[in-house]
Amino acid sequence: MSVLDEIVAGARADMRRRERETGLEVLIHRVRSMPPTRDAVAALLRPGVQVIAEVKRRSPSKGALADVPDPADLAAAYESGGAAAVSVLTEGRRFGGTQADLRAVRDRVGVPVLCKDFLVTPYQLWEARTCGADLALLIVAALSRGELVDLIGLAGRIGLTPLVEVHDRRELDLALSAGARVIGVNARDLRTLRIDRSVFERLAPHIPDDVVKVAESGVRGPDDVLGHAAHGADAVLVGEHLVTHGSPADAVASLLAARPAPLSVPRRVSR
Ligand SMILES: O=C(O)c1ccccc1NCC(=O)[C@H](O)[C@H](O)COP(=O)(O)O
Repeated sequence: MSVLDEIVAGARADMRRRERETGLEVLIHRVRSMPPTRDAVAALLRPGVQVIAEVKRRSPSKGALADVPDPADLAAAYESGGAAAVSVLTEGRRFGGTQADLRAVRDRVGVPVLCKDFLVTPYQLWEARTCGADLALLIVAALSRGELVDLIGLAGRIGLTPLVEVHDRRELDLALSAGARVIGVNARDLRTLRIDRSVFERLAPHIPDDVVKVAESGVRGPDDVLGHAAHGADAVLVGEHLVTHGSPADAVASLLAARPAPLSVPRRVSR
């Protein structure tokens, strides 16, 4: 079993426990009375490379990263540094996150919020929506093609923007053919946990212009942002570098300060 398989199995078991406590119909009912989601595509397509800043306590590859007593405080610091969106790792077993983290962050910040979890069922997408997510992660390596198509469709119907994560050309082609409009290219191979930042530059030329391109993982400073910008990234998703920096607001600001001057041609991507 790969690391990804183990994490997904744990996420499914945790979901089944929550599902026994709160049925799907309860979640659907809650969503009906919720305000609309924030426009994540517009936020990520602001001129210049944007930063999606992650709330991340620990990880399978690095173990403990940071004590995050108040995820909303951290998210507010990210927002004040200029983050276009905040990612919240809600998986508990390996990342130390909770759905309460996501709710707290969504209540505090004005930017869109990503539910970063191992979402493989419709129930989890409804949950993400009830917790206040605007974006939801779908990892191609964890899904069959049919599941991916269904989850992208459901996400759209309930107002979530799916961030569809790929690591190689086969996964990218699958994501595009399934209708993904926001693609995250993960430098981390989720089976070996190895980081290869060059994956983005290899895959980016195969991503159409009307699809949002996010470079995920392994960004350790301004030079990596510059590198991804040169290959057409609309945004970078950064966790470890920001949570281990003494000043998260300054860390986001310095990534943004490194960006080249933005192109003046506006991009149009449907949500
Ligand atoms: O971070 C890990 O070790 C990891 C292992 C297995 C599955 C997912 C994992 N991370 C989730 C993420 O995608 C990252 O938290 C995110 O892209 C930020 O990465 P980084 O900036 O390298 O912390």
